[in-house]
Amino acid sequence: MTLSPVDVATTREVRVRAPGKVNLSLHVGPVDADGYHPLTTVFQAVSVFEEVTARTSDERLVTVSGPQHELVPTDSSNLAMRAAELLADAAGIDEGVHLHIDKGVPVAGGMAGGSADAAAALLACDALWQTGLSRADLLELAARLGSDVPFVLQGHTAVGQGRGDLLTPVLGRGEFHWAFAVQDRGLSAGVVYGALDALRGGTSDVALPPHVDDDVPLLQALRAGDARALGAALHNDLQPAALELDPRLAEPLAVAQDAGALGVVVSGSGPTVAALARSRQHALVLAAAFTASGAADRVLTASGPVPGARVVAAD
Ligand SMILES: C[C@](O)(CO)[C@H](O)COP(=O)(O)OP(=O)(O)OC[C@H]1O[C@@H](n2ccc(N)nc2=O)[C@H](O)[C@@H]1O
Ligand SMILES: Nc1ncnc2c1ncn2[C@@H]1O[C@H](COP(=O)(O)OP(=O)(O)OP(=O)(O)O)[C@@H](O)[C@H]1O
Repeated sequence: MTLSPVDVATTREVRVRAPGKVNLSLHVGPVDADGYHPLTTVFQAVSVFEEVTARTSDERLVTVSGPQHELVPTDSSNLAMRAAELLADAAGIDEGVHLHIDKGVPVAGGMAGGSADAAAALLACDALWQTGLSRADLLELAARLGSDVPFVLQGHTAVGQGRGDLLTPVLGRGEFHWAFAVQDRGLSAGVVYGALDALRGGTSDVALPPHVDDDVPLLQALRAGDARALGAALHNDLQPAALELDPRLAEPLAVAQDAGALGVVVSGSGPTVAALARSRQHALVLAAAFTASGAADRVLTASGPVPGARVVAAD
């Protein structure tokens, strides 16, 4: 939805929807002096959504609803509020705002839920305050909020380099169907990267991540819309570290394989496990297998790619 300037001038409430993501491949290089790792990753945005509503208000406050809402901070550490404050500073805005987050993406699940809130809040407040900032400005602010935030702003399928924030769109066709095994317990991305460093026993032997053009089977699978080839090409360097921290993740990985998933991988830093299905129907079969085995606290099905953060309503 595109808002005309006239609409925006009188707007008091903007609702934005932003997707979660799965990393189809994630190659991690050696830790740098800032504690970050150079990445080559291919992201796909999937149809599991956060909705953030920004309303004009005298104060700045956050409220949260939806699954696991009690795990989300409502103080100034909330990523959506940090996004609103960063945008206000950048645009010289001195306004209050009430951000309401309706969660659909697992919290601390490796699917970029907090990042989606940050991206959605950036877009919603930008429309509410009519900042006049460019899309490039918003992407730059997004990267300052977190490595995954630029991708969930952009959506679709993209290569991420640098910290994951330097994006190049990937041309592809077709729709892919997923089942996700969600856990009540979360994993912190920083802790999982630290566990990978420990498993590697120091950084001297760790190679830089490969150039994305070397990920030929994955890129060919996306270009052809070939789910079977994509399943065989799924890869995550963080998976052994996530498994070391949470050995019970071996169960959903095995359950998905037994139930005929085309491929199965820990999503980002975990603990969500992503299983690629043959069809929408088969995604429901994989989700049922997760539930029946007791290997997931909750299941989700979704398809991808989907667009990034979008305004869905404005009053
Ligand atoms: C695991 C992924 O989700 C894969 O897309 C991301 O790399 C994590 O993205 P994120 O949660 O947005 O991460 P940030 O908020 O930027 O960083 C959290 C922590 O993860 C680690 N981190 C993150 C990105 C990166 N390229 N190298 C890192 O080592 C750092 O310890 C950092 O302090
Ligand atoms: N709006 C928010 N939604 C969710 N978590 C938030 C939010 N703001 C701050 N947090 C904090 O950030 C932590 C990470 O949550 P998040 O859902 O972003 O993890 P994630 O999906 O694993 O992220 P990623 O995949 O980007 O690593 C949570 O434990 C929570 O304390």
